[in-house]
Amino acid sequence: MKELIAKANILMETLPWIKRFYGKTIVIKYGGNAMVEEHLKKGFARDIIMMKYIGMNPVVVHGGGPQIGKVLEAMHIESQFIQGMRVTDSETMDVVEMVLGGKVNKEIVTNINLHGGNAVGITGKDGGLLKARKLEMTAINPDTLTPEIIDIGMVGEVESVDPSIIQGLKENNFIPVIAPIGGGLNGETFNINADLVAGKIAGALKAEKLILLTDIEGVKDKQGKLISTIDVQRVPDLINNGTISGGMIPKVNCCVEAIDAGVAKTHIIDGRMEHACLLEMFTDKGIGTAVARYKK
Ligand SMILES: Nc1ncnc2c1ncn2[C@@H]1O[C@H](COP(=O)(O)OP(=O)(O)O)[C@@H](O)[C@H]1O
Ligand SMILES: CC(=O)N[C@@H](CCC(=O)OP(=O)(O)O)C(=O)O
Repeated sequence: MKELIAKANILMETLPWIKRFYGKTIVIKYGGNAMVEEHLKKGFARDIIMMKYIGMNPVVVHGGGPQIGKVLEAMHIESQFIQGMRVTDSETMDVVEMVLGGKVNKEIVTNINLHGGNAVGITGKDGGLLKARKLEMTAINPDTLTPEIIDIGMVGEVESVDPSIIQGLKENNFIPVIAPIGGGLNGETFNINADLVAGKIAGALKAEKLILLTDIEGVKDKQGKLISTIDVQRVPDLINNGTISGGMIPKVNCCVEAIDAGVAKTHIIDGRMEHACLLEMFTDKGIGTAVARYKK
């Protein structure tokens, strides 16, 4: 009997959070590095279904960098990254579209549906969700030490988001699972970093939360200690003083952009932890790093 009451108490602890997030949109970016082990993939699918059944509107945006890398390697095509972006020629673009829009997207959809959810997989091309343009990248020329534009192929940036298709899916109780591929004005296909897509979609939906699942506990300080909250105003300093580097830079920047676009709170959490999403949503302290506007 005592055990049953303890269980009921644990369930009741989640009540304030369920009330708070009822009817709200939560955008979850599911990174390629976070989708490795079978039990984690199942746990993720079940967390998403749980959110849906208790009245939230989860929207999944996924990556798949390592999965693209594996296929390119098997095809003996070399991957090159500049400022965290994969240089994407037309052959690479075909592989990216095939892997992200095909295998990775459908695996997530299958897992969610297998565990009792109702997911629909789309890319940013479907329903005109993401209008993209070629990303103009600048880099310092080491000889002249002046900035110049470099061509990294079919890498895109989001020009605009039309969330109609997401609204339509929500009205019919489907869970959208979105691959980060966008269509250009002239029918081009663009490969877009999944963090950037998640940030833009969260902003366009005015989501309550943007959760970025990654392969580390959260943002760490120079001593390697987890920073549990970051005010958006502190972000430029943390980047300029080298605390935040590499793949974490686009992540925190997209959190800042999402907050500026009206998202209430953003989180960078460890996707290698079982039930990471639920722990973030339904516990007092949450896990990982929250990036938000704390000071006025
Ligand atoms: N201050 C920091 N705190 C945590 N991770 C950091 C920090 N600065 C750089 N990183 C790096 O950023 C990585 C996460 O970015 P990335 O590998 O692109 O993730 P994903 O594949 O999930 O998109 C971490 O594994 C870590 O190596
Ligand atoms: C332009 C660019 O780099 N696109 C990424 C898209 C996938 C992605 O972002 O996957 P993760 O979230 O798993 O890193 C790529 O080609 O790898």
